[in-house]
This record gives sequence, structure tokens and C-alpha cells, in this order.
Amino acid sequence: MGVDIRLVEQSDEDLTRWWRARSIGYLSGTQVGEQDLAYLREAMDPSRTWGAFEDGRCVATFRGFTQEVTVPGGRFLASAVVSGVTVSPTHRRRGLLTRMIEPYLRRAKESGDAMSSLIAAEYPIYGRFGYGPATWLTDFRIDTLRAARPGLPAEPDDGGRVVLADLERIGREGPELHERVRRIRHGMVTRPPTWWKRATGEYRLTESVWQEPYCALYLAQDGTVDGLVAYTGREVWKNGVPDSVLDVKDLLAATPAAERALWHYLCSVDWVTTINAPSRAPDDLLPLLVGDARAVTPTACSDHLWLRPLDVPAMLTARSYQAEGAVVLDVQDKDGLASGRFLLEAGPDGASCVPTGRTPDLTLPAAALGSLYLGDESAVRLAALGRLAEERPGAAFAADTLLRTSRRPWCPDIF
Ligand SMILES: CC(=O)SCCNC(=O)CCNC(=O)[C@H](O)C(C)(C)COP(=O)(O)OP(=O)(O)OC[C@H]1O[C@@H](n2cnc3c(N)ncnc32)[C@H](O)[C@@H]1OP(=O)(O)O
Repeated sequence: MGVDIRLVEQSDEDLTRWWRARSIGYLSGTQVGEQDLAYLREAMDPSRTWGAFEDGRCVATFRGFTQEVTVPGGRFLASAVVSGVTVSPTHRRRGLLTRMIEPYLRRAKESGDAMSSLIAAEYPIYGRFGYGPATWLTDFRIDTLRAARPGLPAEPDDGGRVVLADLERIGREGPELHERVRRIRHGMVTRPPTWWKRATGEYRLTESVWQEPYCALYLAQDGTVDGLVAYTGREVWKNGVPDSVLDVKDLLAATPAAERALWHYLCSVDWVTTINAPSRAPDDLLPLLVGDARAVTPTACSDHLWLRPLDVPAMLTARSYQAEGAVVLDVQDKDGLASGRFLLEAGPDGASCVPTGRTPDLTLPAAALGSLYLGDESAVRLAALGRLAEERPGAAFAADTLLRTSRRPWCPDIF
């Protein structure tokens, strides 16, 4: 009997088989609890969640849904997410991922999604399907004793204040703050209600150990919630001296004042000598917000959000441009979803992008356009790597002038 790929049903039996297969693929156990099923029912889009079944057993999983990605300029663009992809070790490298992702991308294009987004478990998996890395993350470690030299303000000196908040308040105020923050930072994605329910402990899945975080809010002088931090602590003593560690789970700030105040707050917590701050933007303000920038060490840097173009004109007209210019892009896509030659004419007042018969300036695969789209990657760099071709000398430099952004995109979330 062959492997049957079909939509997952809402029954306990089907969901349990699907979740167990996913847990086997992610090496996160085999137990499926009530909370897992309740979460899955709320989080999944039944019209986009697939399983591969053989002899009544689920051997591969694939979860699609739509999210909004903030593009340069602050608009939200609908994107078809690829998530929860697993193939059982007994069925790997027989084309099951390919059989699930290719029709999904065709359907996403037909239903009007401009692009597809995912977080790649391993770098080599998704390039062949037209995805390119579009945002990066940096993990920082703060040596708080050094960071505090020559002294950080104990309290915000701008009229604002930092207050502790319980998870109930975070669940109430967090989503609205996140909506404000994602408008001003391209690369961020929608946080659905299930994201907040997991962050506040309402859903506790069997795959992860729940530790209730401490939370604080930054209130501006007029009482507006402009910032949020969630962190856990580990009490450590060495030779009678406190040497404790904080692990930052989430830090959102709608203003630079909130950002500064929350980092200063964390650096001033008594007993703490080390703060781990993962999943920050590579150009995070953090190192320059403390007394000694070398107290903040980048400990890891990795690709994060990957994008796959589906509708090039929709993507390129949705975002903003800091400079005026025009470029002809010849996009090559072996799957035919994004291919075409397009004239992009753009400037601070808007952009048009239309099919053209003109000679191209750049010839590039869809994956390279995915990497360039949010302004993080450089066309000059991709040309040097042989990942795009300059058909006119200087065309890559000109494209960078148009496409790159003054701040780097940032997507802190895992979805
Ligand atoms: C967005 C997300 O959900 S990311 C999570 C991805 N999941 C995981 O990493 C969990 C563990 N891994 C797995 O479950 C599987 O190995 C998967 C899902 C990564 C791949 O599934 P498979 O069904 O084996 O992939 P499939 O057979 O369709 O492979 C297609 C091609 O990609 C290649 N490929 C697949 N996985 C990998 C990998 N991890 N590294 C390098 N190449 C890979 C295959 O070799 C094949 O290449 P070919 O066409 O040149 O022969």
C-alpha cells in the first residue's frame, strides 16, 4: 500500500497520530496530551494541515497557515507559512517533503499569497524549493558587572517607569504592544492568540518544560505601555558570592526610551552577573545602551526567516524604498511560480513593478530575491558569490541603493 497524503481531520484520533509523528520528527517525545490537542485544534488551519499516512500510521506532517510579515515601510504582507514539517526516519529521502510542499506552494499562489515564509530547521533543506534567508538573529550574552560601568541609571530618567506585571496583564497588554511594534520593525510576523497563550502558560505542551517567567512593563510618562520584558532566573552562588543568570524570553519596545529602560532594568537586577539575550536583531541597540559595549558578546548568529517569492509585483510594490531608482529583474524559478522579467520603478513616494521586455539589469533565482526582499542581503554580495548575475556593470550596486534598509529586518519569533 502506498503513502496517502491528505488533509488532517479534526478527530482526536487523526490529530493524535499527526502530533505524535511530528514529535518523533522533532525528537520531542511521543506523548500527546489534552493540552497538545486543544492547542493544535486552535492553532491549525484545517484547510492547510497535511499528513502522509501509511497503514493507518502518520509518517509525515506539514502545517500551513497564513501570517502577515511586516515589509519595509510598515505594511503587512500575507505569506503562506510552512511549519511543522517532519518525515519519519523510516520514510526519509523518498520525496515526501517534496510531495507536500510543491502542491502547497502552487495552491498558495493560486489563492493570492504573495510569498511563503518559514524557519528552516537546517540550512540546506529549503533553497531547492525557492526560499532564501531574509533575516538573521544574534544571541547576546551580557556581563552585567561590566555593562553597568560606569553606572546605569537605576530608574528611567525620562519620566517613564518599569513595573512588574503578572501573566494575566501580559496576556492583556502584550498583544496590543506587539501590534504597535510590528508596524515599526520590518521582518516581524503576526503573533496569533495561541502564541500568547503559550507564552503566558495557558497552553503547556508536553514537548517543552514550562517555567513561569518574571515580567515587567515599561510605562511612558502618560502611562502608555511602550515596552515588555519576560525573563527567567537561575540562582547561582560561587564562593559565597551571587553569580546568578537571567534568560530573556521576550523583549519588545515601541520606543527607544522603552528599549533603554528595559535593558537597564535587567542589568540592575541584584545577584545577576550574566544575562542571556537570544534572538535579537543583529543591529540591536543593546551593546550601545550599556556603559561598556564590550560587555555584550554576540554568542551566536544564524539565519532565521526564509522567504520564497510567489508574486513578484505584489511583493515589490508592497514595500517602501528609501531612494529613487529603477531596475529590471529577470527572476528565474524552476517551479515557474515567480518567474518573469519585471521593471521595478521605485522611490520614497511609492513603487510600480510590471512585466517588461527590456534587457535585464540582474538575473537571479527566486531564492535570491527572497533574501534581498526585506533589505538585509546585498545584491553586490550575492553577485560576488555567483548567486545572481549582473547583466550591466554596476547593476548590483544600484539595486542595493534601492532595496537595502537603514535598520536590519528582525523576526524574533519561532512559528
Ligand atoms: C519549516 C519547518 O518545519 S523546518 C523542519 C524540518 N524538519 C526537520 O528538520 C525534522 C527532521 N527531518 C525530517 O523530518 C526530514 O528529513 C525532512 C522533512 C527535512 C526532509 O524530508 P524528506 O521527505 O526526506 O525530503 P525529500 O525526500 O522530499 O527531499 C527532497 C530533496 O531535499 C534533500 N534534503 C531533504 N532533507 C535534507 C536535509 N536535512 N539536508 C540536506 N538535504 C536535504 C533531499 O536529499 C532531496 O534532494 P534531491 O532532490 O537532490 O534528491
